[in-house]
Amino acid sequence: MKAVGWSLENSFGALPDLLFTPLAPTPVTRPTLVALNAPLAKDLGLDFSTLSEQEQAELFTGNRLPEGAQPLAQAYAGHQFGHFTMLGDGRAIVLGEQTTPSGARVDIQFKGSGRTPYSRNGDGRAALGPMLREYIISEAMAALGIPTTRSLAVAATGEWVYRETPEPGAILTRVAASHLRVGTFQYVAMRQDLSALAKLTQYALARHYPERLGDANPALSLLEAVIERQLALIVEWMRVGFIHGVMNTDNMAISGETIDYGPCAFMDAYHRETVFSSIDHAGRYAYGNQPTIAKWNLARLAEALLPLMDAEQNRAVALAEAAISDFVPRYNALWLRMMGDKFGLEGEEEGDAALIRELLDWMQDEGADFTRTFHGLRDGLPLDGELGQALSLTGWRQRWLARLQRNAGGLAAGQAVMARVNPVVIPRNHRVEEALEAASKEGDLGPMQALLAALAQPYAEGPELARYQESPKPDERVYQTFCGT
Ligand SMILES: Nc1ncnc2c1ncn2[C@@H]1O[C@H](COP(=O)(O)OP(=O)(O)OP(=O)(O)O)[C@@H](O)[C@H]1O
Ligand SMILES: [Mg+2]
Repeated sequence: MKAVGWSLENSFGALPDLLFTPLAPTPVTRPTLVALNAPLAKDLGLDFSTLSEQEQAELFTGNRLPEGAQPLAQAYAGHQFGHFTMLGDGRAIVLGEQTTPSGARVDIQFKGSGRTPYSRNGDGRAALGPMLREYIISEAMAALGIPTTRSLAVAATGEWVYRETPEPGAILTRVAASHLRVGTFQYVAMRQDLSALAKLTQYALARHYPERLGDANPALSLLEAVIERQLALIVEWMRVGFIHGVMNTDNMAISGETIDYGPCAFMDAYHRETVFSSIDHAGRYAYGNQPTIAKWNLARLAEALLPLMDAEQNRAVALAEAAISDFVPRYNALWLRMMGDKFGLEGEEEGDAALIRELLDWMQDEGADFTRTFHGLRDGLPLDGELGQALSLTGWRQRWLARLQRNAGGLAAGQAVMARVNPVVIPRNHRVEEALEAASKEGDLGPMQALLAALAQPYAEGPELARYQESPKPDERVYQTFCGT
């Protein structure tokens, strides 16, 4: 294949054998390219313009592997809705790691590329709609400035996959800091291979936390590092109203990136108990539960690492508990700072938390749109419109304005920080579904391209964005999202 700039290596393949199975993607019958992320390709040091469209389609379905690829499927385990299972890439293949021009090492992975030894009863394939969904939402998350895996391309396979109805098959090319999951550690711990666990720990530190490599207790240090990244990540999800939907331990990345955009969604009306996923009947992964679940998942990581932390189990448990015990107060402090920014509050005052909670409670009672309300606060100062009138009734508006005046930089400083952290455009479900419907049912990619363009600058204002800012009308409302796996 003509030079496109691949520099693939596979350091993961040097890890102990139990962690993977070398395996090539299953060829597909009639590949076509559906989406290619040119700016991301550039950031990766890749240029596909030397390839014909057919060659690109062959490349992004795995019919022709890029030079240097050493494909493999990774093994992992996971607690799915609280139940432990041995899993692994049942429909994914890592091709290798690309070193970017800025020196970062990232995995290049196909999702939907055929059966593997970890497929269990699955067909190893993915449908076009869900892969485009992952493309749209992961790219929106990146533009929002939130750590995430990225989407380089989606290619259709020309084959049908059978879900509730036959759907066109597709493969997503995903780019990730790595595909190490909490579940990867659980898998090795379950296999009781201490030497492999130690090697995996060193590998994770080298790849994601090199500054900690010399630490006296590597397993404890890794746990602390992952806790810190996950705290930061969950607070970011809460900032934009993102609901992951399947926070199983196999869907929590050691790198701190958001991974696996299954039935995820952005909340329209603010409500802490919001759930979209069709399979989350008990609301385990509801918006407001995400920090609690993150802590639960991290406790599973801690358990997996225990045998490395100290040969004496009681001492190991004490170390792990100490690392995780202040998760809630740390989260609360980060959440308060994040919310302070959303409300434009400089510094911290005693009454801030109450002021913030009062408005959130009001939003929940009123069914107010999360993104639009903050956008309204941000742009409506001194809030003399409709929103301001409603908030004047409770006296909230007056108290908030008085608090903003106490900012060192006054109202203007508050407004500046609010403009930085309160998005104007998010990938609203009804717009995402509309774009997916056009793409996968009618082959019309126009609505998706327009949506992607709006999502690329989520903090910018502009009259052309109005249709992406609107809350769904009653008949447009999406109540459930499906994995479509
Ligand atoms: N169609 C399928 N065929 C085989 N295995 C599947 C299929 N769909 C999902 N799986 C496997 O089931 C497990 C749970 O699926 P889940 O939806 O969390 O992951 P995923 O979306 O396939 O992948 P990832 O977490 O890498 O984004 C994973 O091990 C996944 O590989
Ligand atoms: Mg998954």
